[in-house]
Amino acid sequence: MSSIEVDKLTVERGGKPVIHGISFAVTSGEITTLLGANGAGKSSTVMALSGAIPIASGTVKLDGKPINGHAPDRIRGEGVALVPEGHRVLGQLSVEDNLMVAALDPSAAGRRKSLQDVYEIFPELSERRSQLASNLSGGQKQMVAMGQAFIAKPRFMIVDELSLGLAPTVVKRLAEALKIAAQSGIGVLLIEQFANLALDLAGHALVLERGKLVFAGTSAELRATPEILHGAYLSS
Ligand SMILES: Nc1ncnc2c1ncn2[C@@H]1O[C@H](COP(=O)(O)OP(=O)(O)OP(=O)(O)O)[C@@H](O)[C@H]1O
Repeated sequence: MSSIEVDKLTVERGGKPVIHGISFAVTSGEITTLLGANGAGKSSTVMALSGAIPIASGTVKLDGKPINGHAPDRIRGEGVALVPEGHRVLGQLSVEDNLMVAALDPSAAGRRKSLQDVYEIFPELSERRSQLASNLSGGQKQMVAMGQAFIAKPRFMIVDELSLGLAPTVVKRLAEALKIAAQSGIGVLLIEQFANLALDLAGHALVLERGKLVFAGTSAELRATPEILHGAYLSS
C-alpha cells in the first residue's frame, strides 16, 4: 500500500503561521476528504503538499521518502498530481494539447495511450479534442484539469474544490471519475465545499479548524459527530 504521510506540517502565509503542525496520511485506493470553513487552511495545506508554497516545518513523505522542498514539477513527476482550484486551463490551446502538455510518459506511444485512457474517462473531451479550451463550459474545463492529472498516471491526486460553481449533473460525472481513480488504486485527497458530496465519496475525512486538525477518522464517524461537522463550516 502506498501513502502520503504528513507529519507536523506548519505553513506560513504572509509571514504568519496558518497551518499549525498537522499530521495525517492519505492512502492509495482511497478518497480522503479535507473539510473546513473558509480560511481554515485547506488550500494552504494542499498547496504545500504539491510544492506550490513552501513548508515552514514538518515533513511530507511519499512512501517513506521526503518530498517536501521539491519543486512542483518534481512532485508531479514523483506521482502526486494537483487539480488546482478554479478549473484553470490553457485557453489558447486545444483540449488535446492541454492534455498532451501534461503527459509525462517519455515515449510518444505511451503518451498517446495515456491520452486514450483520459478520453475513456471523459468521452466529452474526446468529442471536443480540437476545440479551444477557452470555449469550454466550466464543467468541461474541470474535466480538462482532471484529465491533466490523470494523464500523468499519478499515484496520488489532490483535488482542490471539485464542484465549485459547477452544475449538479457535471459534478456527478466528476465524482464518478474520482471513484474510478480510487478503484484503480490512486489515492485521492479531496477538498469539497459540499460536505454531503465529500462524505459520500470519501471513506476518510479530516477537519481543519483555524489551521489545526480537529478530526481525523472515517466519514461514517464524522457523520455521527455533527457538532464537529457543523463546526467545520461555521468556525473560520
Ligand atoms: N496569499 C496569502 N497571503 C496571506 N495570507 C493568506 C494568503 N492566502 C491565504 N491566506 C490566509 O491563510 C489562511 C488559510 O487560508 P486558505 O486559503 O488556505 O484556507 P481555505 O480553507 O482553503 O479557505 P477557502 O475555502 O476560503 O479557500 C487564511 O487565514 C487566509 O486569510
